[in-house]
Amino acid sequence: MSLFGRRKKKKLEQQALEQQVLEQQAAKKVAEDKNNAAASSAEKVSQLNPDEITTQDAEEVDRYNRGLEKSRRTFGQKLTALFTNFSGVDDDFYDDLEETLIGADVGFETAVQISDEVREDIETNHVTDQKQIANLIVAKLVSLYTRNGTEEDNHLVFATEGPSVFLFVGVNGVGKTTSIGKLASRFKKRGKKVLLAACDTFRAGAIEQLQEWGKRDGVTVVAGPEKSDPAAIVFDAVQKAKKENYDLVLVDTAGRLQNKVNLMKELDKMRRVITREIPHAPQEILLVLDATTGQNAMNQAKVFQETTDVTGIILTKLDGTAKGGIVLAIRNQLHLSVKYVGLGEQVDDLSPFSPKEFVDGLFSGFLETNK
Ligand SMILES: Nc1nc2c(ncn2[C@@H]2O[C@H](COP(=O)(O)OP(=O)(O)OP(=O)(O)O)[C@@H](O)[C@H]2O)c(=O)[nH]1
Repeated sequence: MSLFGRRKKKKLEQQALEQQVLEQQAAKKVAEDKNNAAASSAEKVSQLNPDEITTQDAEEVDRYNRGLEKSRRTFGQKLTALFTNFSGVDDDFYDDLEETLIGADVGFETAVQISDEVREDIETNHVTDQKQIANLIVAKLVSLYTRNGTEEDNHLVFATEGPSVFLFVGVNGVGKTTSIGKLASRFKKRGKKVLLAACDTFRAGAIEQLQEWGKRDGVTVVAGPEKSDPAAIVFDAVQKAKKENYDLVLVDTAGRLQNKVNLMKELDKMRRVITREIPHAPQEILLVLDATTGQNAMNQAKVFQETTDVTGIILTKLDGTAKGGIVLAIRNQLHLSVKYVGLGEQVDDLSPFSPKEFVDGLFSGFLETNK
């Protein structure tokens, strides 16, 4: 067996183990989700009118398209290159397909899965035509979003009554504070009364950074001294939100990934405080990931999933990377929805994620050349 073959076998065994753990977690989550769904109908938790979030004006669509340009172009080029010297489907072709997908940051696991499925379809249906094969690959990638007949639901969940609380988690530098600032501005513009809670008391300067955003957006920030207990600050924030009829509390947290136990304890304590004050909150625990870090972001996500019940992803800095394939890896390996994408450093550069538009867009150039 070749070195690549042995490496692949080892990775596949490892992957099978990881898959087992993920499936157990997914089954647990399904059971929990069922309980939560039953509880939430009684609790009257609902989604905000989705139109309010997903309606994009022309400017926003334009920004979205520009922000994703790098990913689209590169993905298309890589797939086109795969077919440049196409001489038929053999083992080398499938190895190249896997390498191409891994290079686009789709992730090893997803790349092998796609390649295996493409191989099965080609062999079963005796497909030899290059264009048909190209279309088959794209169809497989697109189908990652519609597996099991479930359309991705990427809407944020809001309480129908009283304040909604969103907790933002993620390691330092991924764009947590910036995303909170951008979302605060977005929801304020839509008439929501927004409160920010500066619970990253760990990193020097984090509180000031959030206060800067507060000033810029014209929204109030609840803060305490550096190194103080984040749970005490979140308590003050939810109390204030209830008393003063805020619609939304956005909570910044510290992301000390290197100390998982402390991180878990801290997030747990904050959650308990929030839920004690507002029984069905937090409605969202949003993990912020930096798209430019590719597979590193996937590893961070796995740790955060083990640490807390993440409800969705905000994927930042998509404008700065050609590694948009990570969106597919997140969906396929983590079973989480990307809810918003960061497309630049300006206040308006954060858009609701539209999976269909994104996935279609990724491959439009490639399909054009393979018509
Ligand atoms: N190009 C681009 N830059 C972004 C985006 N989101 C955030 N940034 C930049 O990324 C840098 C880090 O963002 P922060 O918001 O400070 O990151 P953070 O996760 O809050 O970091 P800590 O406060 O250290 O936890 C800043 O320079 C932001 O302007 C994005 O979508 N696109």
